[in-house]
Amino acid sequence: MTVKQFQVKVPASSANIGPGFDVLGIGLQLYLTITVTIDPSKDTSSDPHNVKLTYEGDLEHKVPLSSDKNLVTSTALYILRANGITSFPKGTFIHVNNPIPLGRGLGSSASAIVGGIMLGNEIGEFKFSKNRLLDYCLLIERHPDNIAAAMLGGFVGSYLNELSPEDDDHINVPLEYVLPKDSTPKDKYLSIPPPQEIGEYVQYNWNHQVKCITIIPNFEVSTDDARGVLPPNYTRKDIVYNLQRLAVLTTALTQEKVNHNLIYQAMKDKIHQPYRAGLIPGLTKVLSSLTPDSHPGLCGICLSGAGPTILCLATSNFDSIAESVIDIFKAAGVECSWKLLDLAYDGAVVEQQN
Ligand SMILES: Nc1ncnc2c1ncn2[C@@H]1O[C@H](COP(=O)(O)OP(=O)(O)O)[C@@H](O)[C@H]1O
Ligand SMILES: N[C@@H](CCOP(=O)(O)O)C(=O)O
Repeated sequence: MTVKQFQVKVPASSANIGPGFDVLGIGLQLYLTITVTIDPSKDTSSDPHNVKLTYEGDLEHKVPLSSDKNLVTSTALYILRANGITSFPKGTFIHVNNPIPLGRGLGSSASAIVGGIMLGNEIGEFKFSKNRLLDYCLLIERHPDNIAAAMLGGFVGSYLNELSPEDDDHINVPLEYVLPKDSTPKDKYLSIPPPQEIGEYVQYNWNHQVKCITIIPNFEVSTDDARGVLPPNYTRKDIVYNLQRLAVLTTALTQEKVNHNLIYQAMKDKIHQPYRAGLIPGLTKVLSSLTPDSHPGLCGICLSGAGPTILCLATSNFDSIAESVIDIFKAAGVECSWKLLDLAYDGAVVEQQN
């Protein structure tokens, strides 16, 4: 019997980049890897869907290893089921290595979902395009910014299409209709493919001198909670403030000569960061204290995704910028680690190993 082996690699991501709430994202060179071995001669029947799953990474004790509860495998089961396959093949061994910290605003859930969808696509041999796979991902994580950056890589802008009322109902079904909590799916949406072309995506250029300093506080903020503190409506003044900056930022980050002050101003936001400050001690001070004048080399500073990680874009002085943010958090009682990361320009990939 043939043993099949492959690996799925998905980058972390930082969403929003200041004013681009639910719109902008960048892939980061920090990779979730899912290593798969299918050996039909081995017994994996103790799992409801034939998977022996192991996990190493941040908060290992919190990550479930049953295939219908784990985010990577339950996502893979969704795309398999939607295409007529109800289980992994007998003898499926999956090892997940995840250096992306959970619940910190570096897109761990998006990477797990993109990885799960790529995994199911490979297991089922569906050969769907990345655009079609994005439709599946968006039934699970419904803001496209991290998902698009993790799948496509680079610096990505996205929007959701206006769908027919029927498709709109489909993409808004409760999440348990897509990822059932037990192994006996009942709802009609559990076993049908998502609508076509839920979103549109564009990859911008990026000036390669601009690097990403990520300062990672040692506590979690769930994205759901951080979305829950946002208001339902905004003033025209605040919306225009963000739109003006968004329009400038997407080009400013591509220009050959880096204009630190322009990027700095264009990364300010009034739509999400001010409301999330209550969840992240020290955030307001961090965002207002560092400037390109006080910290030469700094291009801009913002919350990474829903936080609590801070993203500083910079061309030099990475250590001193990171240390200044760490000191402000420390004064607010928060310990941090930090990483200097480059953009992941290539997005998610499947690598065959035999
Ligand atoms: N590789 C993974 N395997 C299993 N579950 C994961 C994985 N990555 C993320 N998750 C789940 O997603 C949650 C974090 O998602 P979220 O609150 O959106 O934060 P973020 O995406 O910013 O890290 C984790 O607490 C965990 O439940
Ligand atoms: N646009 C979303 C992005 C969430 O990113 P995550 O990395 O925190 O999951 C938001 O700001 O809510």
